[in-house]
Amino acid sequence: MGLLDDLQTNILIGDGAMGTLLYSYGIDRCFEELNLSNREQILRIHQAYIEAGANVIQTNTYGANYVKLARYGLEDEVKKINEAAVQIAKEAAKDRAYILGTIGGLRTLNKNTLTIDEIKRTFREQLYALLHSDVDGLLLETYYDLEELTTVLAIARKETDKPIIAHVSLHEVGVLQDGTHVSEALKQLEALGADVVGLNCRLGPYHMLRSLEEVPLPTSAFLSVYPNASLPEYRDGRLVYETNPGYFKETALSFREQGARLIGGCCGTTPKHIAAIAEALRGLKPIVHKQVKQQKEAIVVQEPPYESDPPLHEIVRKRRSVIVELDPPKKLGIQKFLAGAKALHEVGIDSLTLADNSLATPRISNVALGTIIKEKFGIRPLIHITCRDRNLIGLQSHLMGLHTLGMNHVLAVTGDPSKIGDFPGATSVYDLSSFDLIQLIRQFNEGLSYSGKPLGQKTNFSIAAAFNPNVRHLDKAVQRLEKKIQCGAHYFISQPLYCEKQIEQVYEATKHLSAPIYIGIMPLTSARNADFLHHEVPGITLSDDIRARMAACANDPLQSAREGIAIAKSLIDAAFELFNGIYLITPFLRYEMTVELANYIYEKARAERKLSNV
Ligand SMILES: Cc1cc2nc3c(=O)[nH]c(=O)nc-3n(C[C@H](O)[C@H](O)[C@H](O)COP(=O)(O)OP(=O)(O)OC[C@H]3O[C@@H](n4cnc5c(N)ncnc54)[C@H](O)[C@@H]3O)c2cc1C
Ligand code: MET
Ligand SMILES: [Zn+2]
Repeated sequence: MGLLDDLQTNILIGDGAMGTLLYSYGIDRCFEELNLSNREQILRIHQAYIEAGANVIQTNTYGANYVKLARYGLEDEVKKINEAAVQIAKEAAKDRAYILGTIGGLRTLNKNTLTIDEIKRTFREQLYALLHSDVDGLLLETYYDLEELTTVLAIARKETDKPIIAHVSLHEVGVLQDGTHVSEALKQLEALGADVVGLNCRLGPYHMLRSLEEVPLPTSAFLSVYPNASLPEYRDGRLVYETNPGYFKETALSFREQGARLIGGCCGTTPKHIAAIAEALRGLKPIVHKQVKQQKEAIVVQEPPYESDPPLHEIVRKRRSVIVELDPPKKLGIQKFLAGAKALHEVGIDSLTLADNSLATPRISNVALGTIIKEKFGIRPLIHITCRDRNLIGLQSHLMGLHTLGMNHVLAVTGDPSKIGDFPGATSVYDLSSFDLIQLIRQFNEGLSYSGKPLGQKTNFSIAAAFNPNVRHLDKAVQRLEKKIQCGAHYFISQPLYCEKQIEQVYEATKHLSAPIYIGIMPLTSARNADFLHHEVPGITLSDDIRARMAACANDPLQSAREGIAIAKSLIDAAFELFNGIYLITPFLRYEMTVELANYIYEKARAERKLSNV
């Protein structure tokens, strides 16, 4: 009898964890390589699961693919490792258990870590190695990303008639990380030809049961479930799971009631857990009807709080607008910063933009300073948010905090990497790219968290994104802007430009875009400053004329500042012709320079209005 015939009438018991079991023995290396160097160990684990009652075991090949093996320099061993795994599983099974060739998912939270093409290539290689070794079926497991799983499942289905079991891993009860409901995901897998569809990993039995309650019995497939032993705990630097085989006995019965026909275990489970499941289900047949719990009614999401002021992206479409960056200080003490904020506010700028640890160097929190200047002066703060310092939890909490403080203007950037800053050893998180962060904020504006869970209220963020025109191929940078607009960016703020001609080129290359741009202008402060930007900041090129002008006032700080301002004014003249928005960057907290430049722009704007009224 084959696996699928067996499942027609019986509940089958799967095996439990391989990785966490090896880890609990103190092994902390490439688990799949053990198929070659320590086959006895893997054999013993398979045998222990079969003796515990598993009818279906999986090969030790969860991460035996090009991408994961390459981390150990084993990328050329894909075929050998997979073939050895199947041989070990066969030796253990001796026809007492079906053997599934396991292929694990690769994408976690950040889709950008691997393209679909890379996924297809690495999947195919492992798939052929397993099929070639004649497994009884395939287990595609631990897929957080539905796009990845549907892609690889379609490939596998084309290549083999053998049973395919396809498992998603849930982000939280009932939903995948992109917000898709579990029943919708399993329906898609069934439609693509999976013979068994289900869940594994990440959640323990309790949350998996809550998830399965909302899943109807598949019509042309069977249902499977491989829960983790529990939620993990971080103890003495290691992830550990509760040892609770007795509890698994009870939950196995509940899984059967939810319609599962293949029941095993994932991380933290051991042969004892499998023995408990086998004992609980001995002699029991699968259920054939199920009462499905209604999915919760969609919660009514409150509209965002009313805003009397229009957001910057609307302002800059309609009229001249100046925003100014004033960096939070690197040292404690904010007198000078506050004096600058006040002076700039008095000139009438539309917003003060506050960088997020720019150049990867710690500065006073921009939210703290934003709160103070908003309350003290009524300034509209624009908070830069990088993906470098906060993981997906931190970013979402940060956004909720900003919303709560009524700070609705944000600039979503990747962030300069830690290694260029004062703490080069610090981790650069990058759970999200700038594109993902923009999308996340847009989703917040729809009232949904990253996983699609209702936030109870829509946020009202006006989303700025960064534009770096100082690149060799401006067309590529513009393509990034187009993508950022698709992700939800409302407008752009550019890096500083130092050449009138470049401003024109930028205008020509971006005039088709639907989102307005604030053009960056930063006054030079000295010849040294000019040389540094020209020679050391990638992409920034100063014209010979500008460098010569700064060099001419080399050592005189006052004269240099005057010249820096004069140059900035001519750049402003060029930008003013073509763009409504100017973004002034205050160098080294020297706000008197940006105050003067903001005044200059407003005078030009007044003159322009007068002229148009004549
Ligand atoms: C207005 C503004 C404010 C900023 N504020 C901060 C801040 O507060 N804190 C901070 O740490 N950093 C800040 N930065 C720096 C920013 O994080 C990096 O310069 C960033 O790489 C560019 O913006 P982004 O993150 O949106 O880049 P993305 O467009 O997401 O680009 C990310 C990476 O992709 C690559 N890339 C970009 N364009 C191209 C291209 N045309 N071709 C090929 N590859 C490309 C680059 O390697 C780049 O680093 C700011 C930048 C700007 C323009
Ligand atoms: C990370 S999910 C678990 C994968 C595999 N089934 C193992 O137990 O090692
Ligand atoms: Zn797992």
